[in-house]
Amino acid sequence: MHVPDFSQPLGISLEMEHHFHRCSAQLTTNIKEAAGKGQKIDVRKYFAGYTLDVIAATSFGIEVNSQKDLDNPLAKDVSTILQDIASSEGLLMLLKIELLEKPDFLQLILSYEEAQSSGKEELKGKLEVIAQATVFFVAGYETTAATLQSLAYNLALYPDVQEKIVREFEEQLGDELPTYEDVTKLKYLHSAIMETLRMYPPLNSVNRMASEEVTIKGITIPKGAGVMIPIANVMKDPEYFPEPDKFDPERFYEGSVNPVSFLAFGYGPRLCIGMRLALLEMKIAMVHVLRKVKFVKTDDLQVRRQPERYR
Ligand code: HEM
Repeated sequence: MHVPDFSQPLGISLEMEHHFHRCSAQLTTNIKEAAGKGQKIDVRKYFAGYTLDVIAATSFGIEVNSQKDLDNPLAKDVSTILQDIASSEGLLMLLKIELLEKPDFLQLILSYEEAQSSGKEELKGKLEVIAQATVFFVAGYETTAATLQSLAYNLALYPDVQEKIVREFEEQLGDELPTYEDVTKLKYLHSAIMETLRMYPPLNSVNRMASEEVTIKGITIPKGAGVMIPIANVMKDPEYFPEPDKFDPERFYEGSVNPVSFLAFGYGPRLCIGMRLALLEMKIAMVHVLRKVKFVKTDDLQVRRQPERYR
């Protein structure tokens, strides 16, 4: 049985590490400046700008710097981005010209496609690459931004957890910027992120098709039927997670969670391909931000309601 390994080393380059730190430093500056004015801030747009810049740099090899202009339409709304991608010939050209010069995964796929095809086939190949790149973009941008937002929410509600995370930074990192290896030592931060993903998974379900007929607890699923797996419900089931509405990073810290019941990144051969990248991206952001900023609950903070079916 394939069980996800959240600690397996990620093949990460120094350049990638540089992008994480560069984007995290900008994120911290932005949040600090906004909070310094004594105003309440909506952290969402800051995190969205951060994940947009990271995904653009690590997956596409482009420095977007949307965080320097948070009202940039690219950073505002993922649907705006999708519309732009779908309708803009300009972006198509940009992808062709810009990315061919960059040594990233897209360059490799494009080169492969070019070698394989000619004439219309070549164009078809490039369009397929753009489609794949778009999937990466959409899958990696919104999910990670939403999780950072949920984490900030949890930390504001549970100041003791926030303090413990900061203490772990002091003990494990001192004043240094963490390398990838250093980040693996931040076990309590890891647990807080996993617990946040359990409570507020950005995707509520995953889908599969039955490859053969199977009967489970008296229900027969025919071969070829589509099956929706309600991962959010599984992670709220008290059988697997006692007191499921409680934010309790300790349950992951103690390693007592059965990995099969933690499904925020899916499961099996189609497990999220960006899982370890997302975890690293979130951890480096938190090291930068929490060294300078404390998340606190405002008087009018809206308590997040759990969907009815979880009650
Ligand atoms: C907190 C952040 C993220 C969460 C919670 C998340 C969650 C998921 C989930 C639940 C799936 C479906 C898995 C399944 O069907 O078993 C998935 C698939 C996928 N994710 Fe993520 N994801 C995150 C970040 C990312 C990032 C950063 C990237 C890219 C850089 C990414 C790329 C993908 C891709 C390409 C797939 C499709 C994989 C396939 O079908 O084989 N994700 N993700």
